[in-house]
Amino acid sequence: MFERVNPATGEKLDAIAEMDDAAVEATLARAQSTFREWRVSSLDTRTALLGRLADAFEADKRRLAEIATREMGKTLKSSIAEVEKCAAAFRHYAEHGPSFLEGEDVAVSKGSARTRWLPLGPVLAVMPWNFPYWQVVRFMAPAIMAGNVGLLKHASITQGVAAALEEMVKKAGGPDGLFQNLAIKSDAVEKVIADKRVVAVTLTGSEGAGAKVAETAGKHLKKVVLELGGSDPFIVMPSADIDKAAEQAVTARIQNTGQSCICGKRMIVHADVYDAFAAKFFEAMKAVKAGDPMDEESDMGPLSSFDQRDTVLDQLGRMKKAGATLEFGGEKLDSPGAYMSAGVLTGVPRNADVAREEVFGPVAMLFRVTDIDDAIALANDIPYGLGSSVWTNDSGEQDRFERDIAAGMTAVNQMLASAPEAPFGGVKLSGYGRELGPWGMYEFMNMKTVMLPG
Ligand SMILES: O=CCCC(=O)O
Repeated sequence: MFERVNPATGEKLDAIAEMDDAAVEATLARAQSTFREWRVSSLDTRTALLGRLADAFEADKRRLAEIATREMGKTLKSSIAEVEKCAAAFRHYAEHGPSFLEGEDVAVSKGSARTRWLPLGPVLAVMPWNFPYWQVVRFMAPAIMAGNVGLLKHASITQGVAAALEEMVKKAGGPDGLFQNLAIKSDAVEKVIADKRVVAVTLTGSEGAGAKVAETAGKHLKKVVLELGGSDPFIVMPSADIDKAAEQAVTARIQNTGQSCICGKRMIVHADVYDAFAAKFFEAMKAVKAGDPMDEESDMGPLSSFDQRDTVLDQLGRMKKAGATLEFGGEKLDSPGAYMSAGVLTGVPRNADVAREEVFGPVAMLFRVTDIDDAIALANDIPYGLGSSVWTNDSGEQDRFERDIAAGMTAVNQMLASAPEAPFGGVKLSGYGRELGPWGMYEFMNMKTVMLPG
């Protein structure tokens, strides 16, 4: 059984049954037989289904959002925004999918040639709890458009969302087997990856889970896309709008109770504006209201689980032991839920191992740097390379950051946020491959070369 607990109250939710071997086998068989039909479905059939999915997500957003909020504690308003973003992704692929799938002519010395995009087959998606709809839909929407079929292994704590996703595809008229939830635990994933009917894997999650999945997929020579962790820098230079930077730094850090792979986690501030930034940032972080996620007034809900809160508290303890100062916050709240307050750490020794870890909770590290070289060196001094946000009105500095920050994404004078149209992914231990836009769709397609006589 999947035992689930509402992190806002500590109450047990209904347990959900894990699939047995026979149910997994039936799911894989259905995926294979549906793929035979879906791969030759017309583009109109695919775009019409994506349009209906967008409508269905919009129409049902409140119910869907409540399921997520109950299971993993994010505020209801952010769950609703997440469901709306899913609808936007379905619409993006419905609108642009056909043009993404157009082949290209290729100049060759003899005859002529062109490319043709073809689907690959059933793809397994191993997905996390932090954006339990969005992380799945950004795989699902391009997969449907491509002519692939999807199998979902969702996080243990978001099995209600997993079931709702499968139900929504069926309700929108998707064929049986087009998108199926595999209600299995992590120890059953290896066998699914090894199965000949599964052609590829996409994973969003921790470095450890990514390494395990990549190892198994590698053994069976299957394509993998990995979107792993990050400890994104949020860099503020003297020419920046400091008020705006400080305000956005708070949102960047506390969104989703600090549990986003692209949260701004390390605030790296030039010495000339450090004091001004710190004053505004501290004040706004102290004002962050952690509370009932169903309450419109709450800025953030609890952490996703008591274990997750323990992990963050342990990291804070190790930071302090290494010499950092917890200026305020970062404490358990007096509540039966898994709440903690927003906080800021200063004086984190740059060379401490814990300074290079990803903190998946609402506590920022604040660093002072002397110049742009120092800022870039510190930004890059982590094993991850997912996102980054840089605040400067100097075009030369903007160019340096774009070129020299070792990350998959750099946002200029704004906090980083994903968009259905733009490629999403990282370098270094943040993974490989890209999601979203045409690039995300091509990851799981066969770009066939067609050679023709002159
Ligand atoms: O946890 C990853 C962030 C997902 C997103 O914002 O698209």
